[in-house]
Amino acid sequence: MHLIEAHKLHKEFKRHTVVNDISFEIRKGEILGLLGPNGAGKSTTISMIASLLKPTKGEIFYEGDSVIEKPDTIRSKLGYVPQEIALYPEFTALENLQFFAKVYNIPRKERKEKIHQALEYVGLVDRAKSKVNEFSGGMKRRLNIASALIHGPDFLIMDEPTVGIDPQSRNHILEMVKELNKKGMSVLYTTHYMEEVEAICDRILILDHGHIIAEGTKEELIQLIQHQDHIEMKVETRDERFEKELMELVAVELIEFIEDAYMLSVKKQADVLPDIFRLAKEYQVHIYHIQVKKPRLEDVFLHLTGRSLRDE
Ligand SMILES: Nc1ncnc2c1ncn2[C@@H]1O[C@H](COP(=O)(O)OP(=O)(O)OP(=O)(O)O)[C@@H](O)[C@H]1O
Repeated sequence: MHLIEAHKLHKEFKRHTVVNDISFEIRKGEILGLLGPNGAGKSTTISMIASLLKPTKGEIFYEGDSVIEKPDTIRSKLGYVPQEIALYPEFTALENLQFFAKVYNIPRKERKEKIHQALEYVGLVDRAKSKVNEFSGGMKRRLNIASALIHGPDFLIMDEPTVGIDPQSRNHILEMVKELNKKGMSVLYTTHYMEEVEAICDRILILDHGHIIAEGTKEELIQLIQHQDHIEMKVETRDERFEKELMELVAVELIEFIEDAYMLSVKKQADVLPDIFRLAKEYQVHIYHIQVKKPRLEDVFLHLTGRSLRDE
């Protein structure tokens, strides 16, 4: 039996399908990454798992118990970190956690220790007495996570916990998730940052338009595109005619333009570089850096959907 088993989970809002008959499991002790662009259905899926939203159809089991019929079973074991910050800005970090400790009915004599432990996890012990409205966005996010850990959950769901925060807080959160996982916490981690799932997740589900379009370990997913090479080509200016001609080349399967570079997926070991340079000369596109890259998860998403995650 897995920690979570979701069978044909389906959610419609006013007849608009947002999650479309998806089935998956979350295994005990793993960090499962739920990856997808904005609007893919990630928040809706995790809200159903957390028993905050009823599916239109389908079933979810937590350790064998129906989450729909017995929501309390999962609620007492779950730490849920929503996207929005849910804290009292006029209170100190400590006062906020004292409030959550009461909400979770943590016995008075255990509160001090549990609060200290949660602050330690998120690296805010020395800011316990500061008011939340003096915190940076990243520190607020970390305190938000602390409030979800205070009752000692076995299973943590995090909804895009690193959106819009500084790199230091981001690293802290990623390290913390790994640390909690080592101590036995199962984690469902949603994000649209490919680098994050690559860094911390044991397995990955890729969600797009309410469908699971791929599932597996990072290595298994990369296997899906082993028949391709990936070329990154930095140019001074983007040129539509050049792009069109590149797409016409037999060996070229996909082209994306990200920031200042073309990312090309080409048939493995195709001798495509001479054609690229010929076209660049013809259209006077200045290529100042070109590199053949190892396939990454980003390329898997591109291969499966024809789009980049970042474009959404
Ligand atoms: N309560 C609601 N009523 C109507 N439509 C909704 C509701 N909640 C979500 N949606 C729609 O469902 C789709 C999926 O939303 P969801 O928030 O699950 O996606 P997401 O993958 O979490 O995206 P994001 O990264 O932007 O949070 C979106 O088109 C959204 O507008």
